[in-house]
Amino acid sequence: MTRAQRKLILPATLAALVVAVIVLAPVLPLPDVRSMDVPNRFAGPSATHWLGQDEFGRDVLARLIWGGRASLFIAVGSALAAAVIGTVLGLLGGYFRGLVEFVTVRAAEVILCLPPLLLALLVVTILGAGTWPLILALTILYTPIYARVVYSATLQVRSLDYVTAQKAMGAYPLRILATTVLPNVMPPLLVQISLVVASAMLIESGLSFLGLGVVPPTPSWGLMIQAARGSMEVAPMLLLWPSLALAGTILTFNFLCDRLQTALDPRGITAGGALWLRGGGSRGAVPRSARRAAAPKQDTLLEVEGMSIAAQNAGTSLELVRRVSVTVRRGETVALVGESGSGKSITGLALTGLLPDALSITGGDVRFVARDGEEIDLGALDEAGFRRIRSGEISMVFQDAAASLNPVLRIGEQVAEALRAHGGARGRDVDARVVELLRQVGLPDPERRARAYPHELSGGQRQRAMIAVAVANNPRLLIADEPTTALDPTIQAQILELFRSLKKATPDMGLIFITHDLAVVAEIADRVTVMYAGEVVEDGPADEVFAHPHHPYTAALLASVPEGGTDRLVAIPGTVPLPDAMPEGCRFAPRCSHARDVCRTGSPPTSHPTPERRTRCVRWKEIA
Ligand SMILES: Nc1ncnc2c1ncn2[C@@H]1O[C@H](COP(=O)(O)OP(=O)(O)OP(=O)(O)O)[C@@H](O)[C@H]1O
Repeated sequence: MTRAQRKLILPATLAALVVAVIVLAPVLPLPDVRSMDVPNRFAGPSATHWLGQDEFGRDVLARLIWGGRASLFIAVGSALAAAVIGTVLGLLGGYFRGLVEFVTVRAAEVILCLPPLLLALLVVTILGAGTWPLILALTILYTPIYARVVYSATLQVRSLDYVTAQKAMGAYPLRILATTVLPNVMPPLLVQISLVVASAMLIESGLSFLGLGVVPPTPSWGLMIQAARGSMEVAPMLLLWPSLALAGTILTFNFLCDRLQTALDPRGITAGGALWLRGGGSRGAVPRSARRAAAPKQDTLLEVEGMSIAAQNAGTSLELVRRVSVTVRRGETVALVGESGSGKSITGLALTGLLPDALSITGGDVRFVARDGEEIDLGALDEAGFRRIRSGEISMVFQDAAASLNPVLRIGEQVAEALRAHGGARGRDVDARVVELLRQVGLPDPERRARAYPHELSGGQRQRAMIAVAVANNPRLLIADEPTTALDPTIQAQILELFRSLKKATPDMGLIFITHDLAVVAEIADRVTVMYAGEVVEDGPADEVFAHPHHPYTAALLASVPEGGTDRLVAIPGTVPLPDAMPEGCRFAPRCSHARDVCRTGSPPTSHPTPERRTRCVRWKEIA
């Protein structure tokens, strides 16, 4: 048992005691709560009436326990009903945004404009006093509070890498909401439930106190406080007991939810833990509009021609990637290299339909040849279409495995998710395949690692697990975005070796390796595409480009790494220009020692020094 679980024992026992006493009221040897004994009104504690008698001589202890039934039933009932409705509204609004957000969260928020007690009074006045109208009133009152809490937690979670990674696996939105977003919004939700139970008990007591809640002679703590108020001078203890019961129960629930939050968060435990919801995925067809008869060049897997990506903001459009062309053939590894900000990542994201909301492909042709030989226009594909080809056809590995793996799901479960989402395996086959995949990516003791949470693995092991998720469905094209950058050099070498062995095991798989590290490119790539300031500046077979760069930027990059072969490292002066401040002419000209006037006017055309090579430098012959 973990520390967090041990800390749960005390509040859980207290809460269980409170609930047991209240629930078992009918079978406890208690006097009838309605039987009056007027001659003994306000009598103090005795052997038959442990807490004394009230203004009608009724037993205070019995009324306290029976009163708790009404209070607790109303409070817990309304808190849970509001939690379920509010959570659904918050999840949908936060995940889908736009119109869905308007009709869920924003609509619910209208209720918050009304003072809570007045709203409850209104509902109870319309429907009449009683337990059920009160539960309804409190549910209406608390639903928007949950919706807002879950909405803001969902907003935070939806933009995290592991949610994007789930999308990359081809998971459907409802599955992502259930298995990834919901478990992550659980902690604030539990805190909210404890607060709402407490607040609902207070409002129930308040309304009963006003005569609008539980109807006498049914006892409730609110009614007991109301009755005791009139006789405070004669019997002050009558006020104390229900007040203590109310405060004690509220504190017990707050205490329990607080500890529950810690105990259920897998990041705080090392064994056991919670797997909340699972679902099933299905295969479907890519829309007709995005399919074409196959006419690609032989063996071509992906052909990107003149793709542009722009950011739309408040009616303005800012071009981030301009007329990029990349080709990947079957079994080929293409490295996409360039300094930070050159547009490598968003190019990769565009190919998997994972561009952030504000960015979109604004031009060019992006064609991918699916397993069945049909050509898919990725530029025309909608989210549903991408979902069908992700993981099984195109898959992605992200730089930060710690952020890309779902922290609340065990490793094996995450690999299994990917397998199930694409119908790759079923039932017991899934477990066997998970272990096989974890073994394939070189995780030691894969059976045990399958049961571990991401935080229990080292950085390198997490990256291996992430790669296992990405290759679970044997994608035809794997896009790896700086998969070794966050790792130390020894582990980097091991992960590169893993990519090499994966390529050997699946010789037909194409690989786009996004990196800024030319040493890595030399290790792994067949071809290299060099990007600068959102454009491809040079492209060709890796060994030829390394031996004879035809663009000053490639040459400068090579000179700036120890593996470049120079004795002295040469830094490239200046920085990559920002998208809204691109220079006229060649974008590299302000940093280029070979630049002449001709470079500063008009965008340089693409030249082909050999059929296999491209460069965007007008002076490539002179500087070669
Ligand atoms: N969501 C966004 N909204 C607006 N601009 C963006 C967005 N994402 C990226 N950009 C811009 O697009 C350009 C290219 O970014 P990108 O992340 O593709 O570069 P990168 O070459 O992958 O760099 P790094 O190696 O640092 O990730 C940058 O100028 C960046 O500021």
